[in-house]
Amino acid sequence: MTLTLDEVTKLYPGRKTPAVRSFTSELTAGVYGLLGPNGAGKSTLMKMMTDQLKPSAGAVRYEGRPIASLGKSYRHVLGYMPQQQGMYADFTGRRFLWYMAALKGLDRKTTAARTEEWLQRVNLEQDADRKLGDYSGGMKQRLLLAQSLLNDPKVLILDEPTAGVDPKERIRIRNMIATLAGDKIVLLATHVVEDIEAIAKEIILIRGGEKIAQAPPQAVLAMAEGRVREYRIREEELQAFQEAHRVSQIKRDSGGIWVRVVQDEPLSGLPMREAAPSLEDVYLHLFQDAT
Ligand SMILES: Nc1ncnc2c1ncn2[C@@H]1O[C@H](COP(=O)(O)OP(=O)(O)OP(=O)(O)O)[C@@H](O)[C@H]1O
Repeated sequence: MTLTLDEVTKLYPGRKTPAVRSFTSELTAGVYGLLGPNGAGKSTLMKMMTDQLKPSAGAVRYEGRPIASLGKSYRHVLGYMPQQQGMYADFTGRRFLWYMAALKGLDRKTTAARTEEWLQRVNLEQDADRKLGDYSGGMKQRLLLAQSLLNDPKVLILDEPTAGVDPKERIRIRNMIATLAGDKIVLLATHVVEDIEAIAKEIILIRGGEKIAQAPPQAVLAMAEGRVREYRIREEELQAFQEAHRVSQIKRDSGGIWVRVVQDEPLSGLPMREAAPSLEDVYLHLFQDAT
């Protein structure tokens, strides 16, 4: 099972620079994290992968065939979880899933079975008859995840699946994704670096529409190796220090403050200790000049 992006470019009408530029990638079963700052091109890329938007050049292929020519048969193997928008406040959770199943063209018997299966797997069976207007953000995200899985897709594209949920829900949703990934190609776009650090087989980094890396989390972490340091400063120095340097973390202990900085060269004149990079450090290192 392979999804291939072959030199995919998207230039929106009236724009001078492409939103996505010569993007090449090969995805097989497992979770991929798509990470990049605002405006990097993540949504544009996902729209092309879900056949909602045609590339200006290049092609997206499933099992070697352009998805544009597969049409309906590609949509049968595709699951998509969009960002939360107006979600029919008067619908119950169960009715929403029935409605989505109808849009996907599932028959009644399959719909009945899959709806109950997924309500249970995302822990919403107790709340299935409540209206979406009464759902919390996390419950809505779990329901959106369930709808993306109704047709048992082979390719699952998730746009910010943990947006706006509390840490407990985030861990819950993240674990669900890791569990169901097994035999699927899962692409997860997010700003939340811990989500993908925990479950991604590979991380794809995108900046200015271009792929800057695709590698397992450990290899991505190595990109900031030797550049992460913590410095001991005094409380009264903190504000000026933050104005002068890109601080990724501030830790206080009985001896004062440790500030964490990602930077090629060490600063002189301050007590210092080397630190192991986190994905957040890599993000800051690569995207610090991006918006
Ligand atoms: N329909 C459109 N017409 C013209 N330009 C667009 C359109 N959609 C997006 N863009 C531009 O393309 C670039 C990439 O946008 P895109 O939404 O794909 O980025 P993103 O990584 O998803 O950002 P975010 O994290 O903010 O959602 C941006 O410069 C954006 O302004």
